[in-house]
Amino acid sequence: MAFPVIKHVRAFVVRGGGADYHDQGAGHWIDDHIATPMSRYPEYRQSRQSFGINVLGTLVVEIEAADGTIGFAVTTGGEPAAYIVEKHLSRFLEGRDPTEVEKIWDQMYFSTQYYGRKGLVVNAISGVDLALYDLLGKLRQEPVYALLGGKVRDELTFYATGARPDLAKQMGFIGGKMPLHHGPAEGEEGLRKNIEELATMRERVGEDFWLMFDCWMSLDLNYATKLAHKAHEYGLKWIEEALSPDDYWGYRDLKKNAPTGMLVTTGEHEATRWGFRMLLEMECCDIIQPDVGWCGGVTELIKIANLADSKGVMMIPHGSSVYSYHFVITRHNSPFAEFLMMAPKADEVVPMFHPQLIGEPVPVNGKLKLSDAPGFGVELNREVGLHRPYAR
Ligand SMILES: C[C@H](O)[C@H](O)[C@@H](O)[C@@H](O)C(=O)O
Ligand SMILES: [Mg+2]
Repeated sequence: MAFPVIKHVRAFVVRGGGADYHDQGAGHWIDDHIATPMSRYPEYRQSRQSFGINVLGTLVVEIEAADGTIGFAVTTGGEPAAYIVEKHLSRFLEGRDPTEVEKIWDQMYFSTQYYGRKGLVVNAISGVDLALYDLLGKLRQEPVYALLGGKVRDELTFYATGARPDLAKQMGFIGGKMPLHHGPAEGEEGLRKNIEELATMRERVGEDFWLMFDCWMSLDLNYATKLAHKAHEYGLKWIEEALSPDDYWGYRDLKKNAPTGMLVTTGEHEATRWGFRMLLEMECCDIIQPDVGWCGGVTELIKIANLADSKGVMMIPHGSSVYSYHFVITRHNSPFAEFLMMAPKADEVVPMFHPQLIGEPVPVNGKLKLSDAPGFGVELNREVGLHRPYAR
């Protein structure tokens, strides 16, 4: 079966929520005194936007085939990622057969290795790779999960990330992941407040509902170990991304010293098979959490997921809407998925990448059955103010 060649690769930027989901208005739970590595500076403690968590904005990648079929994807990256897509990565796609995903990925990665390897460059590569899978699904008239080997279960099951795990329980989610609000710079008082918040939520949700802390890289090993042991009294299921993504040694020790039965998780800011090989071989965590829009895309996540599977480690992607759903439903070592509560008070289910994806599915009663629509099953909302800064 011959496929039409790739004619155009286009990169757009968009502001205001969507794939750069931290780019929200004032008063949103996701920007309310959440502990980060910048919390050591009091002026950057109240708001993550104050230090620039939303500085990039959304990258939209569009790939058009010679027959006019268009695949697209959204991720975090904004203008700098758009520059990399248009000025560097596009040369490995335009004029090429869209089925050559492995060769295209290899050329994108190794041509940028001298300035990439992780972070923004791999976000850009991920966006291109996701758009390519969307295009392939549309050309083959198959959903992406069919390209990945098909479903291993009928529906997805979700935990919710947000400020209100008590409401998440009422909505049917299997657990609630809370942002950690206080880091080491706020001392014992901050630690006490963290535990009080957990105790309050445990009281509201009862004994069996999963509760987790998301620490967003904000802690040191000693604080994380103390937090884990104090939180164990309230049945914390996992402590997430407690340390710097580069501190493999700290994660190794945290996992060794964590209370029996508590899971240590990380990975959303890790990238490529090599980064996750380090996490797995150093036994840094019980669950890896790559973001498919940041770790290298579907082509790389296949390799990462198989590494984890071979070691009996769960791979639960960081919340990335349909882009992770199509992957999770095809993997036995991905038994559930994350749903990020993007309503400002975390009190209702709204599409995670709203308003960018038309037809974006959301969990109902904590569950979701994916449609068999081609590609990732969504269309780009062209009313969101697409800007193409490096048009060629
Ligand atoms: C809630 C966390 O602080 C982050 O905002 C969240 O995006 C990420 O860490 C997650 O795991 O969802
Ligand atoms: Mg996280």
